[in-house]
Amino acid sequence: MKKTLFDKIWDAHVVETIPNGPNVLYIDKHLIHEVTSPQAFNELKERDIPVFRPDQIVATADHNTPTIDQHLPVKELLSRNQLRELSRNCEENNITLYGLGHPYNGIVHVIAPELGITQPGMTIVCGDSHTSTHGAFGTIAFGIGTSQVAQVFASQCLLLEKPKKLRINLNGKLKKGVLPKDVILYIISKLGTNSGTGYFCEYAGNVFEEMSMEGRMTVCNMSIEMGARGGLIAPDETTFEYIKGRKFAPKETEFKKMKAYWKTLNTDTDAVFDKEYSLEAEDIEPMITYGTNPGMGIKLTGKIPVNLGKSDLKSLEYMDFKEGESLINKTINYIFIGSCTNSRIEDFRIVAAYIKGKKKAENVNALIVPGSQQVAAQLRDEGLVQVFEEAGFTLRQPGCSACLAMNDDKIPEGEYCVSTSNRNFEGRQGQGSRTILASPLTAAATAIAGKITDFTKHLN
Ligand SMILES: CC(C)[C@H](C(=O)O)[C@@H](O)C(=O)O
Ligand code: SF4
Repeated sequence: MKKTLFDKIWDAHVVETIPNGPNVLYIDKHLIHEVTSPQAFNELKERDIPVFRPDQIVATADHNTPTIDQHLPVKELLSRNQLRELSRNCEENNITLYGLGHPYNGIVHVIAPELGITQPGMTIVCGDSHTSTHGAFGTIAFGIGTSQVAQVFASQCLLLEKPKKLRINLNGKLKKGVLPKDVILYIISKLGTNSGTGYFCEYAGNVFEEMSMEGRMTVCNMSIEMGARGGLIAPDETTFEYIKGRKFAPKETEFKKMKAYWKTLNTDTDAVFDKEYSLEAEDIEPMITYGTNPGMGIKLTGKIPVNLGKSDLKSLEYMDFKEGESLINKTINYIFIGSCTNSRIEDFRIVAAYIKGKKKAENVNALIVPGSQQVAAQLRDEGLVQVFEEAGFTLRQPGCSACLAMNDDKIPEGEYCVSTSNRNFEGRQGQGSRTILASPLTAAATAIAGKITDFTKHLN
């Protein structure tokens, strides 16, 4: 039978099949962080079950971490306890932890790829919905709940129903100023936040083939925002080149051997999907959201739709926007460039190229938060720190930061924030805060103008 990329990886990991029931799936890598691991560790302890394969687990501290003075004790009590608990659990169970201040520390979905931990053909899980990011490498990667985290600790396996298969084809040529973030915001705005529910999504077509690994990660990251369990892209030369030479990537002959296998990881011609969509690259423009779910997106120069339903109207009320309104020229006081969606070096290169020689508008607080210590080091090495400082942007230390209000970085009540993160839910960035999702370029242009602006007119 013809197989999809997803089938090939899934089938290679099935340990046991229960007739007419779920599969027992082997998990290659288990990533953990401070928010969703403590209860799972406690459950194991209570039942006196050891962690089965600590070598296949990697831990980092990211959600509760401050982004200033990371060398000092964490001030906030809840966060401090949460981080202490992670350290203790990792120590007791022989799990590698890249804690605060470690040169490999950062957001879980940024560090695993950059360290070469994420590799094609793997199954990767984490108690975190944006685990879908790793699908960019042609892996089956998805978020799990805390009880499943305990299951994986105990057995390195998961009991799972096989999801249905969805493919999104995107072909053509992207317009100038359209970034991978715009691509995924466009897809979600077109297909809706439930279009992927029950499915695992493969992204196919020349647009993804021509995209960098970092761009592919941005796209796969937000698969969950259309309801999909995860998203994945077939590995190719771009993938192999990215992995080669990274800290935990296979070396020399082993790399060659793995590459030969990785090359077989693609969807057979004529393989059948349960659902399929085809979209055109030419239709995509820079995108922004106007509501409180990531599907409420329009092109930057577009107008908020009219005749909206009740829940969308409630959303608009929260955002203090009106039907039919354009967001161009809306004053914005906060910009956040970071999160596991857009905090990698390419994102910051794009921002730096745009703001170089310019100054942020006076009303704007522009926050730049690299996804990892390694990205922070790249910013220094490439002279981008200076560009940000000269433009009046505030550079912080790595972490989830203002993506969600679990640490000190919060957007004040009632304020708009043009954010490169992935969720614009009510209160996501702080109680009463209003999030407008966009690409790093749109965020940078907003910071310079002090308001939402059609920057495409100024691109050369
Ligand atoms: C805290 C964590 C469980 C959560 C997630 O699962 O995604 C967070 O990372 C988020 O982005 O909302
Ligand atoms: S950066 Fe945001 S979306 Fe990503 S893991 Fe952290 S909180 Fe979740």
